Amino acid sequence: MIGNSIIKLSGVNIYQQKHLVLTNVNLHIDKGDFVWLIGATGSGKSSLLKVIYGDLMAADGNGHVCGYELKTLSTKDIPFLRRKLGIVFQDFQLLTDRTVEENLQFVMQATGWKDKKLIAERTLDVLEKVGLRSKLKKMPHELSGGEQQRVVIARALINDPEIILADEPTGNLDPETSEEIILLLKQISQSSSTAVLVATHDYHIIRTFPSRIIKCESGKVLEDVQIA
Ligand SMILES: Nc1ncnc2c1ncn2[C@@H]1O[C@H](COP(=O)(O)OP(=O)(O)OP(=O)(O)O)[C@@H](O)[C@H]1O
Repeated sequence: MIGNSIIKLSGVNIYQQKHLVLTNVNLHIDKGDFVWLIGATGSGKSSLLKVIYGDLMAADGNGHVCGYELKTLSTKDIPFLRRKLGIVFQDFQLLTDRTVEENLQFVMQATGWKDKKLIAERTLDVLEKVGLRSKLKKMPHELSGGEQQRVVIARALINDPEIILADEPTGNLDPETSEEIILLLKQISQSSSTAVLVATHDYHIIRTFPSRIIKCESGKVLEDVQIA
């Protein structure tokens, strides 16, 4: 983090293979911000998220993500960058053959946690934050879709991230459960310094929780967009 700035991109171009997906991207996200990311299918939302989590290198321009300068970001930095990010994506679902506790501890072990007492405390701590302390020993299939998504959010919180990136976090949820999940993410951004960036196609939920909107459109990232 540099001051309050968690993400700053200036004049960045984003390619998928040889295809220029987004041109001259300027974006800033500060501590505690809650930002919606919208745009039609294929407009570049995932590509932008990939640049933020180090899965796609930014070409040209400059900036930083969680204290890592894009210009000098190297492959060996990526695991450390990822520890500063909480990722809530459809394709990072829970391990179906492990309990909630084991799912959380799997990530802790993979990110260098060793002390058993601290691991047990942190497990309860993140589950408390998402209101699921009592579900420690449950298997994912014993939880509702909304509860599973809360566990995914708990998992994203383990390493006290500077920003949570959520890609369609309500994609598989009914409207009421979707609102609960977004409310939780809003509360996280308000009660801690964690910023939250949510990609969605759901304009109804954006209207329910008004916040800053950025939009991928015609090869650009438009900042501070209004929706009808
Ligand atoms: N691995 C890849 N190789 C080549 N082109 C790709 C690759 N991934 C995405 N693209 C292209 O880059 C463009 C942007 O795709 P991207 O996945 O970022 O869009 P998106 O806004 O996230 O779409 P969606 O809402 O459907 O997830 C599209 O034209 C897509 O075909």
